[in-house]
Amino acid sequence: MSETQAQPILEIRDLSVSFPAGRSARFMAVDGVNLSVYPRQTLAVVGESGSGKSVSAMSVLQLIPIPPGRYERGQILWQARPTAEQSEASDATDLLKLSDRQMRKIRGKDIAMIFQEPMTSLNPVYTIGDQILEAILLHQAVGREQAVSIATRALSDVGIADPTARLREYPHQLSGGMRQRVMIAMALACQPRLLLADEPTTALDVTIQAQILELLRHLQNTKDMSVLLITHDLGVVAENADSVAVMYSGRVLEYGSVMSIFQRPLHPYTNELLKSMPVLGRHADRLPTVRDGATAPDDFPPGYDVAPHQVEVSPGEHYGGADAKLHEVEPEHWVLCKATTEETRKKATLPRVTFRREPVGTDA
Ligand SMILES: Nc1ncnc2c1ncn2[C@@H]1O[C@H](COP(=O)(O)OP(=O)(O)OP(=O)(O)O)[C@@H](O)[C@H]1O
Repeated sequence: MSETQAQPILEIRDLSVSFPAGRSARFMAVDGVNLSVYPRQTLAVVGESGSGKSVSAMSVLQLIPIPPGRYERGQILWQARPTAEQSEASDATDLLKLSDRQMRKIRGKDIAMIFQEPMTSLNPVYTIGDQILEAILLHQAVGREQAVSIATRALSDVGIADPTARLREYPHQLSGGMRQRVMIAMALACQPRLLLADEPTTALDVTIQAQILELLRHLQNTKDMSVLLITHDLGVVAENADSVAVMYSGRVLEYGSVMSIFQRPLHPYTNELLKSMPVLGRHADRLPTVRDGATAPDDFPPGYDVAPHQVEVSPGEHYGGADAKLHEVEPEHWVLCKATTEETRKKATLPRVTFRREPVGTDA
C-alpha cells in the first residue's frame, strides 16, 4: 500500500519544543515539525547533531524532561490500527495529552524506544532476565512461566545463542553488541507497533551494525512493526528506510521517499548532507554541529554564511524563514520554502543526481 492510500500509524503535527537559553530566553529545539510514520514502513530522520531528531522522537513518549523542556504546540497523533478507509485520523490519540499513567501503558507496549547507548535502557544491578521479565509482566497478561518463554524467544529472535543462560547474566557480562541486542530484545518482547530507534547502531562496529539493521528489517516484516529511525548515516538510510526527513535547526527541511530525496534533493542543505555520503574507500565525515540553539555563522555547514533557512538560493527561491512551509513540489516530496515558485517546481525536474552507494572502506 502506498503512503498516499494508508493512514499513518503516527503523525507528528506542528510540534514545537523549547528549552531555556540563558536566564529568560528560550530556544526552539523543535520548531513546527511535521512527520508521519506509516504501517510497516521505516521513516529515517537525518540531520546533524543538535538538529532536533532525538527531541522529536522522545516527545512521542513524553520523555522530554519538563521543565526545563516545554511542549509549545503541536499534536502527536497515534493510531495503532490505522485503516485505509479512514479519511481523517479522527479517532487517533494525541500522545501529548496523555497523563503519566496513560503514557506508561503505551510506553514499552505499543511504542518502544531503543537508544545508541544500551545502558540507557539496561540497569546494571539486575540480570537481563529480571529486566526483560519485568517489561513483559507489566504489559502482557501472562504468568511468570510464559513470560520466561517469551523472553527466551525474544533473545533468540535477536540472534543471541543460549538465551536461557543469558537471562541469568548481568549487563556488564555482555559485549557491547550483545547488550545492544538485549536492549532490542527487550524493546521487541512486547511486540510494539512502533519502534523509535535513536542511533541504535552508531556505537557498534560495521559488521554488528549490519547484522542488527538486518535483524530490525526482518522483525519489521514478520512482526508488522513501523520504525522511526534516527541516524547520521545516509548509507543506513538508503538501505533501510522507505522515507526520509532531513532536519536542521529544529525544522524539517525536506521530506519524501528515499528515492526522491536521494535522486532529486531540492534543499541546499540536503545537497550538503548527500555530499557527506560515504564513497568508495572514504568514510563519511560527521556533519558539523549546531550548538544549543546558537545561530553564530561558525555553526553552519561549510558554504553557508547564514542558516540555510535564510539563504536566498536564487532569485525567487527562498528556502525557509519563519514564513516558510513544507510544500509538496512533486508527488510525495516536500521541501521547506516560502512558496512553490515555478523555479522550485522546475528544480524537481532537473537532471537526476546520480546516487551510488559503495561499500565503506573497500579498496577501489
Ligand atoms: N534536556 C535538555 N535540556 C536542554 N537542552 C536540550 C535538552 N535536550 C535537548 N536539548 C537541546 O535541544 C537541541 C536538539 O537536541 P537533539 O538531542 O534533539 O538533537 P539531535 O538532532 O538528536 O542530535 P544528536 O544527533 O547529537 O543526538 C540541542 O540544541 C540540544 O542541546
